[in-house]
Amino acid sequence: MIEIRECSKAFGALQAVNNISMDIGEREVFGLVGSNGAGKSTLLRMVAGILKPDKGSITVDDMEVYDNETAKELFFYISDDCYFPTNFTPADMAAFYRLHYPKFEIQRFSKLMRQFRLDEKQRISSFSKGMKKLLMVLLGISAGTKYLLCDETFDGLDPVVRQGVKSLFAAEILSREFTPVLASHNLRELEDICDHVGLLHKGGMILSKDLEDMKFHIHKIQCVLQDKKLEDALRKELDVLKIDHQGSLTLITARGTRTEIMHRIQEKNPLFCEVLPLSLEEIFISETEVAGYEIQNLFF
Ligand SMILES: Nc1ncnc2c1ncn2[C@@H]1O[C@H](COP(=O)(O)OP(=O)(O)OP(=O)(O)O)[C@@H](O)[C@H]1O
Repeated sequence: MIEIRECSKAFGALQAVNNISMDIGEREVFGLVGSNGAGKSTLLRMVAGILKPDKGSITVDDMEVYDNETAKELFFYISDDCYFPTNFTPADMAAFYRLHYPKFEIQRFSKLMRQFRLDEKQRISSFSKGMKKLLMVLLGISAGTKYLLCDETFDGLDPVVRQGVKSLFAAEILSREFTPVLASHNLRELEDICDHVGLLHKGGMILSKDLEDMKFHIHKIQCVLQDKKLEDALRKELDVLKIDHQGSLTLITARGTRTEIMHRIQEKNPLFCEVLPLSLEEIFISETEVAGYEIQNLFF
């Protein structure tokens, strides 16, 4: 488990990460979302032990990460601007990483490369951006580390590859101790792949939530109520995040289980009432609006 406690990092006068505390649990896909400059890369670099926090602590499996080779062996870090030596092929990269990661599985790597239709012998300089990102993910999986830190690695991958990587992550999580942490400026890029999302804004953590939990506890209902007073009553009875109107339709977004909310609304004898699917984006917007942030323009 990765534990971040009151962690801060400044570059001169610029506070890149400001007093963040959060946990990254085991065997879950953790998404770190935030606009450009929110502090995601800085936080990931501190987690990987590349940067030293100015204040606070970061421990992995109870070990302080910075300056600790044993702790660092638990991570494979994929930077947002990966460097590949001139003329190197994927096979060369695998041979290089094998020297650094004792558990690196060469045969597994070759199999994954074939599975994703990448050529081990082709020069990486002739790969597309997406192919380079995928290559790094396959190297990271083959390295066999407990944690895989990916900085903007999934942005721009095509849907078929994303689906393939998602299945690969799920299989790894089932078969061994494995936790991918994915940073992105786009919530949509992470929506279908993460179990938990932490939202960073201006160096601070706005919220950190389990996605299934969020989807279970927030619902949007559209209904036609017979009287405005009934809407006022519902505002008092439900934990309402938002109410909108479209003609005679009332759209209520509220916290609570589907059964609880529907029960309250049905009691008011609406002319019509149904639950609408709520996207993760809508859930985040509702949550952050309530917290006093207007984030919808930042990364959707
Ligand atoms: N080495 C550095 N020296 C000076 N300032 C830095 C350095 N690294 C990051 N910063 C600053 O810290 C802030 C956070 O940067 P960071 O790269 O962590 O953000 P990010 O959320 O990863 O952004 P992006 O999505 O654009 O990659 C930015 O304002 C950036 O300019």
